[in-house]
Amino acid sequence: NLTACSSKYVLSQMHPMWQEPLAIPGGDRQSPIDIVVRKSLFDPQLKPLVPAYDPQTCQQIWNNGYSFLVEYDDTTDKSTLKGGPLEDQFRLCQFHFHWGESNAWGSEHTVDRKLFPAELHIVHWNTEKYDLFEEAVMEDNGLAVIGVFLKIGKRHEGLQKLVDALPAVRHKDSVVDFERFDPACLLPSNINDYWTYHGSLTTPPLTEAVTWIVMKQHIEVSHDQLAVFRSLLFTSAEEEVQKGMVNNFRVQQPLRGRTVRSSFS
Ligand SMILES: COc1ccc(C)cc1NC(=O)Nc1ccc2c(c1)[B-](O)(O)OC2
Ligand SMILES: [Zn+2]
Repeated sequence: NLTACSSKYVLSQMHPMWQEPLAIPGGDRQSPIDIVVRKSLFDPQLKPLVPAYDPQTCQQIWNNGYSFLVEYDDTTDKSTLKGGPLEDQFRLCQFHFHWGESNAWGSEHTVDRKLFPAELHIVHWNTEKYDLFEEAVMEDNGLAVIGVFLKIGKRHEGLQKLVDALPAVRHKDSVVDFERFDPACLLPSNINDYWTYHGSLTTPPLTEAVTWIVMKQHIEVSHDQLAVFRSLLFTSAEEEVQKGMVNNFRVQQPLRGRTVRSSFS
């Protein structure tokens, strides 16, 4: 495990993929953050999370130049998330990952400064308050994102179908059909233990629209599976200089007095 100081050193050695804008509108609810476990507040009113995904809504994988997105048909309520800290019903629209060039770092959130090699984000938008994802992205309480940490260990059988499809979306702007993938297979066995707080997108437009739900339990993927993530490119096929898609995470943001609640004591 990297201790706080070495991880700071390690962080200073890394080159996040895009230049941080100087000032963000508002800017007191930015993500990601370090989750300080002993400062999180157990909230007994937090309910169990209820993901209900229909794998038939899975449509495609898209390399958008930041990550690869597995996108779902979000024109109906076939794949939803409710419960947990959420008052409304949210609709699944995509999931993607963030990772490092080495297994020593790559996650966006940290737990007591502990870095993970990668982090999964499962993105949902509030269909009770908004009509389109594009709207919800810009508004308070517009998105609910489940964050899951990845650790290097045994091969993740459910992930392999996705890993096998990645060479087809090596370059930015490439898209490939992808069907019947159930994101629930990427959730840890225990989804009742999580931290939740109000934050933002970690890539532009950095809007403060997100209720984050970060799982306490990680999932395991093999070294070789994560190596395939690193074979993707930030750059499109036409560009002369190809850049490997690694370190596609944002640096930690100040807590600004926010409380992180936990669903477990
Ligand atoms: C250029 O980017 C856009 C252009 C137009 C629209 C409508 C949306 C976006 N961006 C977007 O959705 N980002 C985004 C959405 C959800 C999440 C994240 C980023 B994350 O923080 O990584 O995890 C959860
Ligand atoms: Zn993300």
